[in-house]
Amino acid sequence: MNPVIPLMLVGTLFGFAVGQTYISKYTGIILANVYQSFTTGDKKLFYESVFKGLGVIGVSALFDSSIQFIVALMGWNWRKTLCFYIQNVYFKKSLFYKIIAFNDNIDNPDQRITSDIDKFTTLLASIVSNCITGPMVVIYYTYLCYTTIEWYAPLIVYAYFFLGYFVNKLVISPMVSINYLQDKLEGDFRYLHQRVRNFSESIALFNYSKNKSNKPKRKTSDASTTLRKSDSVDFSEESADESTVINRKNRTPFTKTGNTKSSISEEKRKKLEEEFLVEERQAKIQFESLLANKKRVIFWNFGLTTTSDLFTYLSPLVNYFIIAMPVFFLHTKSALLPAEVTVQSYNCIMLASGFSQYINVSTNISDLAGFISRISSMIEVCSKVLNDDSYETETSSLNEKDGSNDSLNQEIHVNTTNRSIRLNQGENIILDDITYFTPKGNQLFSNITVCIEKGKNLLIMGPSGSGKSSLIRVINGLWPFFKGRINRPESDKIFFLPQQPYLIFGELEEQILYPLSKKDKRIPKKQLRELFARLDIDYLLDRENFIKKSAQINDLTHNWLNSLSPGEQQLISIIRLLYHSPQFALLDEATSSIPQSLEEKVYQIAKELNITIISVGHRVSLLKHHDNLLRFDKYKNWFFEEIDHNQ
Ligand SMILES: Nc1ncnc2c1ncn2[C@@H]1O[C@H](COP(=O)(O)OP(=O)(O)OP(=O)(O)O)[C@@H](O)[C@H]1O
Repeated sequence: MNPVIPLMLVGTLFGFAVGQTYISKYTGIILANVYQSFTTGDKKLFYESVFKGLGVIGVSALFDSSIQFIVALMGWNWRKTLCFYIQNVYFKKSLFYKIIAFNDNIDNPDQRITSDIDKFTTLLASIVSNCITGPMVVIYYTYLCYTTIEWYAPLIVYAYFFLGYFVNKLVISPMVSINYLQDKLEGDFRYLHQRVRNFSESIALFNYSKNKSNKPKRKTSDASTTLRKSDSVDFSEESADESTVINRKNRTPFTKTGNTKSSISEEKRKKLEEEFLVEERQAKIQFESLLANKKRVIFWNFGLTTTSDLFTYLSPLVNYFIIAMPVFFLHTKSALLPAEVTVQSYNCIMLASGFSQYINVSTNISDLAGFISRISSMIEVCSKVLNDDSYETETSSLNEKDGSNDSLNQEIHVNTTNRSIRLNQGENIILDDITYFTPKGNQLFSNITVCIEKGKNLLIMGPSGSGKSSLIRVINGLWPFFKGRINRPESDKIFFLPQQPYLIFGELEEQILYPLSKKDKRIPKKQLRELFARLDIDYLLDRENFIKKSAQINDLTHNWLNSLSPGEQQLISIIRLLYHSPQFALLDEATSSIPQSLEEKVYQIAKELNITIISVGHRVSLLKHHDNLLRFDKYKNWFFEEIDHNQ
């Protein structure tokens, strides 16, 4: 991080704060002159004061807006630094996956990066600004109060401020944990709705069938089963909104927010369970918890703002008390001139305002503490996971310059004495005595020893949840394994296709280039069409061209891909594999949504391209495309056998 820009910003802010503090003194003097002109009837003094006032107030306003501008820039700059820092770590060594798969301490990492950092840096910048301008005002007006009144004037203002500070502190302490919880609940609530958006079609389809089965039997006329007009209207109403009409009946309005605890009452939960769709119910339960905690935040905030406002509003009375001291209590003066009162009062008010900036800071500290806790725990977990060897299966790549035989099977990284990964030049993948677990520590399989030679496809079959995909994750390096040795080519020689295809934001060409991008490489139009034509989906290129030409929407290339069928999506990711032609490909049920005829074609093309495939699948039709079978059973036994194609 380059510290020059933040330091320059803080320096500029300091300069503006000095300017603003200094010029503010003249506002008091000008006010005093205006009052004097009233009491003496001096018209010239009046005009002179108003004219000077215009200049002073104009410059003051400029200083004020400049300070706000610098504060906004500081927030922007800190956000940039912090966000890039966390992003750099987050995307390193697939940490985003590891945090979600292996760590339960970080809820909603996306919210922490996208929203919490922004709020934190904005708030921090305004607090820093208050901390710079506050002391300046306090020091300067302590001096002015002392010179224009007496030594006791600043002392009384100081005592008043410390009283306010301690009262506020009592209220702030419990607010930190409440604010922290609120941020978490907001993130969970947003995530829930995000899931509804992502799975909107599945949810709608499920609820359509649910409502159909729940739908009350319609009355039919005794005489005939033909529908009367009123029946048909009734029917259309029931089916019009498949997910809500039935549930809207007897719906309880959610206007009450329940108790102030973060969870909702059992009675309400039961009611929700009876009346609403699963997603609607979950969203409402989540929202109820959020509202309950928000109510606590509002109540505590009320206490905090009441005490801080009370101290702010009472400060003029304290000032008048200070000014009255020599006349009514100390009897050192018989009376004060109006201009004298104006200047003294103004100086006391400014001193109090310097302190009230601290009180404002203290009201923001509880919010700030919540953000600090969420962001720092994210950074802490990121660096812990990043530096933890137990998550690590690969730390460096093979030295390609060294082509000696020794380097072919060079031991790259040894995490513990009993497990290691070796990288080779691509001749095979060997699993030697591998024992692996789920991230939650449940053992999957022990002592697997398998050699996947180049050119000999391997099929992994077994019951659902037995650990087939997990083995792919272990080979890939996503999951650590407990014991054994893996000897495999470097990551760029192995390609992975998951069951759920991953399409990026971008054009079809970019889908195929991924994980490369257009900046790295381009695919000639002819080659792209040939690739798509081989798997009979070249019509997608035409569709994309049509959408591009008609330019119906700005981000057309992103949106229309979401509406592709699962089969089309799988075919696009298969084309990606064929285009990249790696030495090995790990296909995790990656052809499950395409017809068998196309599946056959895929394996045939892969053979032509010398891609050795390790497939995970359930279809018996897959057997004919593979040479070996790794079979899992539900008793955690594994069997490695050669597939006899003559049977
Ligand atoms: N991130 C995770 N944390 C904890 N457990 C997990 C995680 N991912 C998978 N598991 C568990 O590990 C076990 C093996 O999962 P895996 O995905 O390997 O099954 P599979 O054999 O590929 O199943 P399927 O045929 O249904 O795809 C399952 O019990 C699963 O619930």
